[in-house]
Amino acid sequence: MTDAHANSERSPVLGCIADDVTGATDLATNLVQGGLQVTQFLGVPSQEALREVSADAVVVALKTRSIPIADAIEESVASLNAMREAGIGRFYFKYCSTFDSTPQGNIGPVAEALMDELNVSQAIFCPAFPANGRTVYQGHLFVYQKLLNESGMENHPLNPMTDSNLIRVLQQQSTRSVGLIDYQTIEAGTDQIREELKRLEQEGIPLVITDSCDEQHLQRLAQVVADAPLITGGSGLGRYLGETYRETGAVTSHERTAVPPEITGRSLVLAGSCSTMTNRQVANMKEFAPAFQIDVRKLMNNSERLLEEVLEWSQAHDPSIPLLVYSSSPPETVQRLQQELGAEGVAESIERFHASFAERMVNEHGVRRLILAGGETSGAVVRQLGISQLQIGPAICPGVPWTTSDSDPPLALALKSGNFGSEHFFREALEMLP
Ligand SMILES: Nc1ncnc2c1ncn2[C@@H]1O[C@H](COP(=O)(O)OP(=O)(O)OP(=O)(O)O)[C@@H](O)[C@H]1O
Ligand SMILES: O=C(O)[C@@H](O)C(=O)CO
Repeated sequence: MTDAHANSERSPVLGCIADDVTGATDLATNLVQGGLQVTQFLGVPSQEALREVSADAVVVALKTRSIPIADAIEESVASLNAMREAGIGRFYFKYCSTFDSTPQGNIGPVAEALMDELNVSQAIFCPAFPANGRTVYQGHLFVYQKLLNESGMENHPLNPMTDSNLIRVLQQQSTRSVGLIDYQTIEAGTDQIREELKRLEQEGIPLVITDSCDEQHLQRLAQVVADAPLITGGSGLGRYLGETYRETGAVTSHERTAVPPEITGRSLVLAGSCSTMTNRQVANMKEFAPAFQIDVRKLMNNSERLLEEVLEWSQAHDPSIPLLVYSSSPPETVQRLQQELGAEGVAESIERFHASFAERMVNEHGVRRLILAGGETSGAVVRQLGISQLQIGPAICPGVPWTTSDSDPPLALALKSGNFGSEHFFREALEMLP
């Protein structure tokens, strides 16, 4: 036990920095499924908060995916340094399994800044998450059977992904050279992966995309990189760090079973993601629950009036019935609204609206169970609710757990990444609660 953790039963061996809040809970649930205890912070934690942590891993959720590069670097490095000061020595930079970014995007610059800070000469980039259909083959990212740029991600409202070649995408964002550990090497085994990483390093290639098509590939990669000072990737790799840490003795604690939050009260689903799957989930929930669609033009015209309208609507329903409020729309509608009203302004105003509505429903109307769809949407809402810490509960589907907030009153929160979950996700999530 280090001095920094004199108050806690166990000191974290891994510090994670996630570029959005749904991504953070995604990584946290994968780490938990791999047998680690995890504490998740929202925003850069204080030393005092870090000293209180009794967990094997800490996950810091930021909202840096789509902000200016300099700000994303500053917050990510601040998170890294806070965790280093608290005695943590290994780090994981978590970004989206669909590598959400633009050519000026933040993944490359943030990863390079973290490498500089930690003085590391090489880092892997492993976005694969096969449990959710994200695989990488010969450097190309697939979403199930489709290439990334034909998967619907080419229509993303903030980070349209128009190139599935990750070597090209990462190279455009980075100053260092990008290489590949290919499928054949991953198939060959851990020794070959280690040798290839060494060879690439000798050739002056510090940024390495890793092919990964299945769980065994991720397990092998985890064995190779578990002790590295810096890993970068989606959440899939996180699933296998626990077993490697236990094999090497880095973690010796007992595993605990994650239990659903025992929180009763009104249930609300807020959907701001416009992903293909969230649109289907919204359509599905409309079949069994009252639903209110946010009219974006009305919102841009007078958000206060719309807020009162939706509050009034929600009050007209029996509090025992879950409600759905959504801005999710198909790509054609999103494009039209963006052209008409300006993409950034629309996105921000909608996020603010979701956040204000959630705050009023929690503070004034008894909502205690909240399901949020979309990373940016969730980030805006949890920030407004002043939540700073989450305990990770059981998984609803791969990458989405129930969590319990540290707020007063505590909330049962499910933060769903846009494309995750089945069509029945909202019903499945609600049915897990007591
Ligand atoms: N009808 C709409 N028109 C235009 N933009 C919208 C609309 N509804 C929501 N948005 C904006 O689109 C963005 C959706 O991003 P968000 O991160 O919430 O979802 P996502 O990217 O699908 O999820 P994830 O990042 O978890 O994969 C938000 O900024 C949101 O405000
Ligand atoms: O990795 C993913 O796909 C998700 O955790 C995510 O980051 C979506 O915002």
